[in-house]
Amino acid sequence: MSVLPLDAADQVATTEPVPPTRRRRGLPYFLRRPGGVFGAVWLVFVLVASLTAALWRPYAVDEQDLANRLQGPSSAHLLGTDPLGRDILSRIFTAGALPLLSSLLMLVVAFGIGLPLALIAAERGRRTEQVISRLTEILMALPLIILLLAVIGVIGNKLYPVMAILGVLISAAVYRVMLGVAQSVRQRLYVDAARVNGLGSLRVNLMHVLPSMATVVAVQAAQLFGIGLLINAGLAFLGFGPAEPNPSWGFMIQDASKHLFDDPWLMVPTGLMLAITVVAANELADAIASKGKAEKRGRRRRPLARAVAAATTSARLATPGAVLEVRDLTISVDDGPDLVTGVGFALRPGTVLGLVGESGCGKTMTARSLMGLLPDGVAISGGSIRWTDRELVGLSETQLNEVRGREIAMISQEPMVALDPMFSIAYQLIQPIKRFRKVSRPVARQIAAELLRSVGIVDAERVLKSYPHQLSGGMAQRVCIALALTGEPKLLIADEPTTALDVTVQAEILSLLRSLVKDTGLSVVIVSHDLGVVADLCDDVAVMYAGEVVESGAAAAVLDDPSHPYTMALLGANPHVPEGEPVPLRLASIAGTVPPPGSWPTGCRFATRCQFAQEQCTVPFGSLPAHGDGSVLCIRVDELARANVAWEVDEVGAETAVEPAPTAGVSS
Ligand SMILES: Nc1ncnc2c1ncn2[C@@H]1O[C@H](COP(=O)(O)OP(=O)(O)OP(=O)(O)O)[C@@H](O)[C@H]1O
Repeated sequence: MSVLPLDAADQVATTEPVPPTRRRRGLPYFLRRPGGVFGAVWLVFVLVASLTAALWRPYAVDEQDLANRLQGPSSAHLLGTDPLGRDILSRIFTAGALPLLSSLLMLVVAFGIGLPLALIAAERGRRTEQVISRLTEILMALPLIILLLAVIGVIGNKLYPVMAILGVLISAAVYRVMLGVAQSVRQRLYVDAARVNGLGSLRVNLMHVLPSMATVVAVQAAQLFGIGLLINAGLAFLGFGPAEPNPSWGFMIQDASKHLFDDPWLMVPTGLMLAITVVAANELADAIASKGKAEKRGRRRRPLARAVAAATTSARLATPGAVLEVRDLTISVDDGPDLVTGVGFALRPGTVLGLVGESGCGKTMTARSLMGLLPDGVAISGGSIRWTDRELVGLSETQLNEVRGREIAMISQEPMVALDPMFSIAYQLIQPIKRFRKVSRPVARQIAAELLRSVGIVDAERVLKSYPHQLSGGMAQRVCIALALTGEPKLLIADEPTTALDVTVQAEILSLLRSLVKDTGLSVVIVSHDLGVVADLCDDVAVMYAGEVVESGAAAAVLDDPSHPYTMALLGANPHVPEGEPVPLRLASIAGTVPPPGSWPTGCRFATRCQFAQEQCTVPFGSLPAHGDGSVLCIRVDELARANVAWEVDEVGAETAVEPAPTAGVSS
């Protein structure tokens, strides 16, 4: 028996509610980084100051003071004067509107063309993508500057139309970047779900694909904006900007370059203005690109501190012989409810533990927490995850990276999402093999082929050359398992690894997992809502309901003789009947749904759906009776066991009020 028989009362008693984390609302995430603040403030300042320059500038841009030519900063001229005695401050800010606005125009044109084309190509498939890609390749092959000069030759020094044409040319590059992102986003399950739900193409793109691309769009836009400023200044430097006396940054720099030796200061104000504005755009891009990282660190500080404290106190409680021990694990939304509370289990080497339960019970959150891979805004707020001799809760990202892949690996339920559509299977396997095993590329390729063979892929060489979209679901899942094995992990976390596959392939993948456990001594934590899978594969099982483990123990014992009413109900509702047993005429049902986090009932969370619930089940438990070798989170467990009750097929649990239960022979 390796599932940690935690004292259920202990679980309940030590699970305190987590106070919600205070989160700064309303402030965009990039404004929480100094670079982002600097970039945004500077760009807004220059834009506003330039657009309003006519209202506040101390001198007209063409007002000459020949007696004070080439002066340094003074109270009369804060940034000095140019060779004609004109005020540099007034000219710089008056000149600012053109590069800023024309660069914005360039961006609007570039993204206005590139982004819709990428969305169309990603949606319509290979043929459309190939046509659009070839056209954009032609555009990218054109010599940019020569083309711009030719355009200027035809239409004259009109920087707005010139920058718009530059936007058309750059749209090809925007398309290339956005296509990769759009293709990857379109493969996500929620996009498919939206399409299955009948959402039209435009709405799928606007509501689901574009929001996921927003960060990349913003980063690209901020970087291209800086490039636009430099091209703009370059054209004006070459004399293709506004005609004198209208100021432009490029012409002012060109003018200053003639006086580098007799008045070096002249270069400073305009040069700095251009440099700072370009740096500001790049800083903004960096801040946008770092979305979530700083936020995640900040948000997790408090919960982690508590978690580490809990981990330290639980260090003495290691289960002998276990490689993984989870105790009192609580996972919470940062400014919201707990998703999982007081979860505990242990895993021996070379065994398989199944986490089962209905959808929304917290199985995935529990499994992902083992690798520190919780979604943004969700964090471990209490408890301990001990892996061999190491406490995983509280480790930094760098420390977790030493464990991820090398010691603990993961496969997901959707293999196609786990593989990067942009790279061949060879590339995706060779990179981690080189990193984990420190071998040369040819050796890594050999290992990759061996790994593919070890997961049952016969034509490994062909698969290595393939891209994910060329593989079937079963093949892709085998590749994902091979990918998980690249770091020779000791623990594999498999989150519903067969859900997306058809029945025959499911059986093959399960058999593969079984032989990996047997042959390599791998330990596996498998998430499943399929009791057939659990019975088939698992040594131990932890049944989860509404964020807690309600029953755990050896799989055979729990599945043959369930003690918690929820486990009984799950088994009663299970359509898979073991060979040789009679097929029931009707399956049991469990009325209602799993209560969502934040709405869990007091006392037993299953009480509102339980056929055996009584008044005592709806108040907080004091202590729970110990039950056999396993752990059962039910105050009536002994009573129900003595009465030998079974979940009634026709019984419908009350969803709201708990009536004194008709208990099929159990004394109330
Ligand atoms: N990013 C998130 N932010 C807030 N709540 C979340 C988030 N992800 C999941 N949840 C909630 O956490 C609860 C547990 O989710 P989890 O995915 O672990 O359930 P599960 O048992 O694995 O279900 P399934 O089999 O459907 O994946 C659910 O109520 C879910 O709505």
